[in-house]
Amino acid sequence: MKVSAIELDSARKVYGHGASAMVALSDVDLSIGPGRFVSLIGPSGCGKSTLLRLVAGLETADGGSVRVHGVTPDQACAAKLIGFVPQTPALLPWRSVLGNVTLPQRINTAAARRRERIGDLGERGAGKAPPDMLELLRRAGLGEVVHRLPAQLSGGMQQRTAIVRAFGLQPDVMLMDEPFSALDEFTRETLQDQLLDLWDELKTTVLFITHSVQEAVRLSDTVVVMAPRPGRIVDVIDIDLPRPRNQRLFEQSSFHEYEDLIRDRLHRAWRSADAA
Ligand SMILES: Nc1ncnc2c1ncn2[C@@H]1O[C@H](COP(=O)(O)OP(=O)(O)OP(=O)(O)O)[C@@H](O)[C@H]1O
Repeated sequence: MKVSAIELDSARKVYGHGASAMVALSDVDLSIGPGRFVSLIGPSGCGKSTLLRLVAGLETADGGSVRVHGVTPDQACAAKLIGFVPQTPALLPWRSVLGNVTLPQRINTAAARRRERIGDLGERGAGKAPPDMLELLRRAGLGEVVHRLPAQLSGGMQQRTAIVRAFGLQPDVMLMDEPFSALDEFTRETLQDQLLDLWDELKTTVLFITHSVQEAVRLSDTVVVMAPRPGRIVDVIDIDLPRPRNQRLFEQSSFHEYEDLIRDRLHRAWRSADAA
């Protein structure tokens, strides 16, 4: 049996104690197969970031279990299976674009050994050759700025650099917390194109948080809708649209039908939050 890339079984997270306890996640079950692109969407406070942080090993579940390729998040991090792209790019200000993306690429041998011990990594396998970072930067539209410092880049270019850096490590699981939310619509759509290209080539499993219904439908194989109080999954919707999903997708009625369906489920999630 193939092991899921990400598996949550009755995962529970509570912040605080006693009367002030807040159930951020209540009995969350989620299974994501290797290579899938899955988005989390839902009202503010429904536990999207908490779920991502549990998978990243930045928080520990208070109940249930969380597994990444069959091992704990801590073990997965030690074997460098997990990449993380936050909302705002954390680049080293004194290193060039090229310096920033090549620095973490030197995976140490201990991590490589730990990877090899983790049995089922799908067809991607262990001991992969590192990608050509200059080529990845060029493909992300950064070929002209590889020697610039982060302060000399636009916000979109900085985020692109952070994404190339994260993919350059060839993690098996990429966690992305609203990576495009601070960008204008045009830059956002361009970065979506580039993200889909990288994902398609590197076959990484992606778990992506967004507040944009359009972005979720365009990018995802599956959209997971969450509701708050307590934070939980209320819908799992497979997006059965052909790939590659370029800008022409926006002209298709089936694309807008998915948008309408997810908006409807989100409204229900909001109403259930108001009633709670
Ligand atoms: N460290 C913490 N201590 C206490 N409460 C927390 C902590 N982190 C999150 N929470 C609470 O847990 C709930 C879920 O928060 P979380 O950030 O996961 O939601 P979210 O869906 O990502 O929200 P948003 O869309 O606004 O980013 C919220 O009520 C939040 O206030």
